Amino acid sequence: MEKLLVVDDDMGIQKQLKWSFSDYEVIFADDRQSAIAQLRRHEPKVVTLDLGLPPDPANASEGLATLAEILNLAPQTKVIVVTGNNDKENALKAVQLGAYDFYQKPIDSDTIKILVSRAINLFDLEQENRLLAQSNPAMGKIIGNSESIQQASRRAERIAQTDISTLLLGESGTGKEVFARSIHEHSARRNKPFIAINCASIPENLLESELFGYEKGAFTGANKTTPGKIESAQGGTLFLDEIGDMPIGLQAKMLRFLQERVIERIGGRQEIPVDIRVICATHRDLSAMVAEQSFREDLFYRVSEITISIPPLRERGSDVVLLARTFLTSYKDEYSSKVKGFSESAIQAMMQHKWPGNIRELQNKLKSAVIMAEGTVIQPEDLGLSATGEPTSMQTINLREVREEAESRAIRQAWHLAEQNMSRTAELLGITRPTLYSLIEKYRMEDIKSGG
Ligand SMILES: Nc1ncnc2c1ncn2[C@@H]1O[C@H](COP(=O)(O)OP(=O)(O)OP(=O)(O)O)[C@@H](O)[C@H]1O
Repeated sequence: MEKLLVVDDDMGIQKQLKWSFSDYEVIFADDRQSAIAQLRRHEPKVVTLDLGLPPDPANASEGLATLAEILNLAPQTKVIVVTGNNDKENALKAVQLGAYDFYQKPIDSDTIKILVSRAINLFDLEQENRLLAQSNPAMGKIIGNSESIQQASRRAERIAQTDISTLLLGESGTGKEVFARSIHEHSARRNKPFIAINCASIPENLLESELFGYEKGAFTGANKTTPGKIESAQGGTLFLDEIGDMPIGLQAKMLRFLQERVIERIGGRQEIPVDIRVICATHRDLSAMVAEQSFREDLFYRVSEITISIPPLRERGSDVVLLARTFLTSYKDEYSSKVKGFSESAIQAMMQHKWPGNIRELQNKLKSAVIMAEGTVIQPEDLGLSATGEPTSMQTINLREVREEAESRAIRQAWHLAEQNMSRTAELLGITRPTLYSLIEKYRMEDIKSGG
């Protein structure tokens, strides 16, 4: 049975919650001290906490102090703060402090039950993620639990022990280099070099000498014989990133190297045998490039004996949250930040964002959020995202604001239409005069109150 700790000194509310949560083990506490004692004893996943606690029930200070103590002691606990009506300010303060969510009195059993069960789900998910992050996945540093990434990892694991030429396909920032390194580290070549070269980032005229090296005097400026990246990878793995950007002229030379496993340095006459494994990667559609003759067909078949497609982040389900938490842990130490986690709306926003820059974009957004966040909990705005999650009780408040705005607009419109006649205004709005007056009071429509 799930445990729920209710921190509230109101006997009526205790009773109501005991009744609403009949399928939970409900534990009660009526002040800070007993709340902490019960938290230590029962370690509940979720706590509902009334901010107005004794000795100062009219003020939220004791409640906020209790919240801070709970989160200090058990930061993974989901605390739902219960506030008095219209105490949005303290509710937001509590969320800033790290509360999972807030809820305004009077308590509605159905709503609070939904909130608590969602909090438990989130707690379970986070716990599972923590365990997964701690466990050592088969492909080392490849973090991800989604079926698509697991499938790609399994494929990589199977070919790691072979020397088969592998082509990694995936958008920019999806982790192609991470996969290539992982394959190397799981191969018999792991104690030999892993050399990566990005064909797109090196000017065309330099790429050949980077890859194949050159003899002294081969060209102006070649002052000493220099081995290329291919030779430096001897015995190990050569990772050719963005192979689709390799100039067509150089492709013939690459093909020869891949077929015959020998190279010649620029200006050299000696054939140098090389024993290396080659992994290539690209974000381009190589078969389309073959069709339009900007990539050699024979080279394409040579580098793609096996292809592994690395899925974009948006197709990896809740992996984004797992990755975000992992990066958060390392960045908060790196930048000595006090940030502890993500608000639920930040999690929703991350799940819904399309991540065109994939994991690299996630890393960049998180770095800036860790540095810039004002509270201890990262909000969607800290990540530069908009909150577009499912309705939560925070959004119920927004909905209330929208309703209030619409109501005051309708009152004003009717009042103009009725030429400032109050009885007629009430009639147009389908409400009684006293209701109209109380709404005018509520929305502080001073001009209408004073007759225009
Ligand atoms: N599954 C993963 N788990 C943890 N970190 C990852 C994972 N995939 C990628 N990363 C991290 O994301 C960043 C981008 O990864 P990587 O450079 O491998 O992507 P890429 O696809 O090679 O990008 P590009 O095509 O732009 O070169 C790196 O900092 C890498 O450490």
